[in-house]
Amino acid sequence: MREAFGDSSGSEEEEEAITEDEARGGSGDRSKRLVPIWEAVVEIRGLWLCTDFLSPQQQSRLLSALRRGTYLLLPILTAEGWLGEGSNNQAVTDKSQLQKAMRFGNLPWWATELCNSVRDAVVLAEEAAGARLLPPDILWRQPLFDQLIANVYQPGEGICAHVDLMRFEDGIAIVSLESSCVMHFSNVEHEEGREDAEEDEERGKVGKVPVYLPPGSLVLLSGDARYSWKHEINRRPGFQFWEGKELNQKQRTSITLRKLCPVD
Ligand SMILES: O=C(O)CCC(=O)C(=O)O
Ligand SMILES: [Fe+2]
Repeated sequence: MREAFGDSSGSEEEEEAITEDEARGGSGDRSKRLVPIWEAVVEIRGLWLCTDFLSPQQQSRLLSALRRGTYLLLPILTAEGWLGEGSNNQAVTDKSQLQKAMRFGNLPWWATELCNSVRDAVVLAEEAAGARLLPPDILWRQPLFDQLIANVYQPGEGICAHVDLMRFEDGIAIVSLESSCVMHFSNVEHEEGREDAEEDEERGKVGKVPVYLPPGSLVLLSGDARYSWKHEINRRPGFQFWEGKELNQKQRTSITLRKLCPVD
């Protein structure tokens, strides 16, 4: 991950650059690397959370790579496959207004490094715990992801409940940066207030499942989590509670990594 978060201009940031291995307290020997902390969300099959995916230093390097990349590429966004959007969905030329940037196809080098780190974090956990976080056909597909979307949310802004579009394959990763938030999952078959809502309760399709996403965390969705549960982030006042306390809202950036389905 050194290159991913180092400064390509080779300035002082380069000196600060540390390898992913060092950031995790490792010694260069893969077998001795610290295994990231993964949690299964028990109510939802296929939903895994890695709370310590990126160190604070890695997070700030990723943010600057993202900002530098989107800013520099904006004027040639559409030609290059990037899409920049402001709050009114108009193309944006001022980086302070940038809310969303998307890229298809060849990802920038830092995003490729990020994808490799996702795979590494999964492999390390699978080797250490014998758990299966992703089906092998997803984990070992090439490339793991070929589409990236970066979302920047101001306090109060979030994303409505949705299942990601079917044009994307199974196996989606979301990296959280800056402000923490609570993402809620709701079963697609369960609608609150429906007549047979009680039956849903018996089948475990109850209400919303909250998942706390701290900065630097990684969420993986596959199978049920990807197709049978909607996810949403409601950051309006009164909706972001964790352990009884309302979260302090700041700007939040997320990076979603997905793979497009092949076109027939
Ligand atoms: O911002 C997030 O954490 C989620 C983004 C998301 O769900 C999406 O882009 O489909
Ligand atoms: Fe989504």
